[in-house]
Amino acid sequence: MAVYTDISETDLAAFLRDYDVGELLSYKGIAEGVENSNFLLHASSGAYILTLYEKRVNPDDLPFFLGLMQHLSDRGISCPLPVRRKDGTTIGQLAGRPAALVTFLEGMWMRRPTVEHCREVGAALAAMHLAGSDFSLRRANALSVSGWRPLWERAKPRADEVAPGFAEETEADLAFLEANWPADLPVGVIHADLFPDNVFFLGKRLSGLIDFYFACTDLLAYDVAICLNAWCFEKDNSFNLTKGRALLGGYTTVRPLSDREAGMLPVLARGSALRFMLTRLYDWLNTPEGSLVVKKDPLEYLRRMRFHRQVRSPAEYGLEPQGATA
Ligand SMILES: Nc1ncnc2c1ncn2[C@@H]1O[C@H](COP(=O)(O)OP(=O)(O)OP(=O)(O)O)[C@@H](O)[C@H]1O
Ligand SMILES: N[C@@H](CCO)C(=O)O
Repeated sequence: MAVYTDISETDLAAFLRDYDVGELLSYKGIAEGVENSNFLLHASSGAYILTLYEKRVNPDDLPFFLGLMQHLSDRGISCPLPVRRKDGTTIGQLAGRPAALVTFLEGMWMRRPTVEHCREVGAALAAMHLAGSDFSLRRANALSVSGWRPLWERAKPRADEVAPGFAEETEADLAFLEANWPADLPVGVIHADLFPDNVFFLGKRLSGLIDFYFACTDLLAYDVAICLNAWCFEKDNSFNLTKGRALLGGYTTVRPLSDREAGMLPVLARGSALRFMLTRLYDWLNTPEGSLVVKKDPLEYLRRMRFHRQVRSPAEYGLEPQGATA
């Protein structure tokens, strides 16, 4: 589920009076997603998504997230566009929560992405990186290397409940990543959670990117590594080289990776697998039984970490020679 906060029609109608969207025709909660409460809303001017930001979103970050969607949209990236209120602002209050209205994006996410979908997402990620290059706001990534150990310390005492040896194995990866994480790669706006459920398609064509609520300023190649993890592994946890080649091919056609970025892909991919393993592990151990939220499996990402540990060159992810520069 993702309706943590219920709203009454009266409160919603009052909230909408601050917008020029016309008359409210219908609204309903959206079950998907885990972070915020989302509603699909039809007004006489069109369809919108209403999001009520729940406790994991810091209200101080909202200008970054909403400003970024506006910025990217202005530069031709298909993503939700925040709707301005009559006073020109984009953030309101509803049912005691910060709330925003964004435009509805047509399409659906791919449960079983194909090689073509991987190519499209690679190209769209690169286009987003280029379009974000002149975005003026910055937001540090709380879930990059310096944020992993505090999260790990909270989960570690119970990690072996999930799988024997989990704690020892992760400890070694974390120590390796802390010692080898690059600091000298190109930085910019990254999506940081571009999983299949955050990318919409109409047929084979990508129709838009959603869910910018982990977006931040970090290494661009780290975003590529996140996508390799999220798009190019099969259900049996094997890496699909053809998908890797397509995703990286799609990306580098739009934004070539430097030799240094390419060379660091195994470390970045290992770090990205650790990052999602850690948040999943934390949620696995702390989400109450009987909660309606679907818990994601941390072991999927432990297995990806094992794969990345033995990768020696970016060619093993499918990166073709690009004639890149350092
Ligand atoms: N602009 C949009 N247009 C169409 N549908 C949308 C839009 N924004 C969100 N949705 C729908 O709402 C669902 C949840 O949105 P979103 O992924 O942003 O939620 P979330 O709670 O932040 O979830 P999570 O972080 O777990 O992915 C999406 O799967 C999609 O079905
Ligand atoms: N995409 C994340 C969850 C939401 O951010 C995961 O699969 O662990």
